[in-house]
Amino acid sequence: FVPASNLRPASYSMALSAADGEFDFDVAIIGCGVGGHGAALHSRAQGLSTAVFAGGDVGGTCVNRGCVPSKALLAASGRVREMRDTAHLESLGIQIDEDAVQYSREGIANHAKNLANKVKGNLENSLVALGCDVIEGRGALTGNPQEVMDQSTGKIYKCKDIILAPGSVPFVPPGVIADEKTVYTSDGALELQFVPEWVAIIGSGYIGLEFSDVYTALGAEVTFIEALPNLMPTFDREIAKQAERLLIRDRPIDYRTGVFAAEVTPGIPGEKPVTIKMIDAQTKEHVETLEVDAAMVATGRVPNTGNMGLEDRGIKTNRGFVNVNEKMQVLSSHDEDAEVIPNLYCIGDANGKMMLAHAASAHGISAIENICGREHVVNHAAIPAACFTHPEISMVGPTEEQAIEMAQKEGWTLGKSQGNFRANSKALAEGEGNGIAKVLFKKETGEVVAVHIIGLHAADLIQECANAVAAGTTVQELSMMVHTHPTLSEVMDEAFKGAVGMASH
Ligand SMILES: Cc1cc2nc3c(=O)[nH]c(=O)nc-3n(C[C@H](O)[C@H](O)[C@H](O)COP(=O)(O)OP(=O)(O)OC[C@H]3O[C@@H](n4cnc5c(N)ncnc54)[C@H](O)[C@@H]3O)c2cc1C
Ligand SMILES: NC(=O)c1ccc[n+]([C@@H]2O[C@H](COP(=O)([O-])OP(=O)(O)OC[C@H]3O[C@@H](n4cnc5c(N)ncnc54)[C@H](O)[C@@H]3O)[C@@H](O)[C@H]2O)c1
Repeated sequence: FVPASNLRPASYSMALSAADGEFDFDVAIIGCGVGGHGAALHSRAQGLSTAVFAGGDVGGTCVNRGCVPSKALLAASGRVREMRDTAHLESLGIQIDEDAVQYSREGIANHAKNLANKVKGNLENSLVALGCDVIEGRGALTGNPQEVMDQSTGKIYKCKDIILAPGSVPFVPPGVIADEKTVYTSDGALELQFVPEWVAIIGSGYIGLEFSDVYTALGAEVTFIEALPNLMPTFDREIAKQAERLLIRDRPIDYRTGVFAAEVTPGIPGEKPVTIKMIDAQTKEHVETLEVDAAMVATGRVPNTGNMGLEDRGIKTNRGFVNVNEKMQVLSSHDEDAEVIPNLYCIGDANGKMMLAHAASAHGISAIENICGREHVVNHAAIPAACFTHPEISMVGPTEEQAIEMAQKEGWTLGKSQGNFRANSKALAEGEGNGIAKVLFKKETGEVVAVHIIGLHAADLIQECANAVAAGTTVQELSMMVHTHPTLSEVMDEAFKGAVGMASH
């Protein structure tokens, strides 16, 4: 352990640091999800004395109710799907009796719970090992600058810089009663209290799609209810169409689009069904009432910024989102004349820039860089995302539809090239030849604008592309880089070479 004062960067204002006793901490972070944790680790690495107000929830959404347990459910249920796919196994020369593959619901639920607890423990240990002060209570701003109050004790701490990292919570639309038993958000779904025979999933975004993968693998039937005219409305259209073919059509899934779930009433398992009244998204007229065993509400998330003193500091939010500038500094409102609130930053889901775990963590590191006086801006255009279905979907940059608009507005020509899993030896060896990877680039410069992939391990394949976007690597350069044979990365090699008119082997 190195004393904070020995590590502080030269650019950090020593005159006003906690080392002089003027402040209790150099940096206080409110919220200990992945955003707060990332900020805390980087803060300590810079030698800043650091406190994290954890509100009794170290790890936050990602670790306890998000990425980590959901990926555990996807891993276990994916294995069940794979082992029950006798036709696929037979094509590899393996015989298995489908009925021999059984799972224990509790076993899978425990796998998710145990993993979340383990990762949470690791996070806690890393904070302590690095000399962070973890304060159990919830933190709130007071009316005075550079102050945080521990809401459980009322104690006020003077802190040179404050980072808000309170994250988000599930959005439950009006008219929907979520009892977290038969009508549940992802918070309840991750506990896998039962596997319903028929579950309606309201919303076909990331959460809805990942859970449809889990449920159908475990034997449930799914009905999607989506307010917009298409399923997976935020995805690239071509990829969404492929996803419909690979993840929806061949599975026991049906769907309604262009309808709102306007009234959802919980049931009693085995006794009373859940009822879902749907209205047309345009006319608002009642179109259908469904009776199902369970309903999952996956209709987005809202910032968790209530009851933390924002109003006392004169901060106006927009539906709870805190406005920040590129340096993650809090702005007083979303209006044009909004002013920077000094020494106050907001990172992660709560600022609404990008609701992803790695984005939250990147925000945290960036905020600390700026606190240290090294100007830093996160390049959101280079942050990848992935949906961990089987097969996976991944992306970096805008959809093709958005890229076409950008090209028209900014005056460049959009190039497009595609790699295919069906032409890839590794994918074929696995019997997983479905999927495509498309690269969108600027024809004039060869710069990569976006990449969208659906196919085996797409979530891993996107990283090379995200790095290319971040570094401004051109398709000409990428086409000359050597990819390992035989690997899935050659799907990207094919797309990069295709972009410059080269054939891949
Ligand atoms: C089911 C699901 C699956 C997901 N899967 C992925 C995935 O695979 N990949 C991915 O990148 N993202 C995924 N996400 C999104 C990811 O979880 C979030 O983007 C990420 O957790 C945001 O981090 P954060 O630190 O901003 O907020 P959070 O993780 O929400 O953490 C905020 C923390 O602050 C605490 N808090 C709030 N107010 C206070 C206060 N006043 N004082 C003290 N503490 C407070 C909260 O209790 C919480 O612990 C998933 C989300 C869900 C729901
Ligand atoms: N793998 C990942 O990275 C991952 C996984 C899960 C969640 N997340 C993050 O969590 C956030 C929340 O995910 P999500 O899937 O809940 O949100 P989302 O915004 O991706 O999708 C919500 C969907 O619900 C629909 N909808 C909203 N209200 C409706 C209603 N009343 N009736 C019918 N449909 C309705 C919307 O049109 C939209 O398609 C996302 O921003 C995502 O970034 C990421």
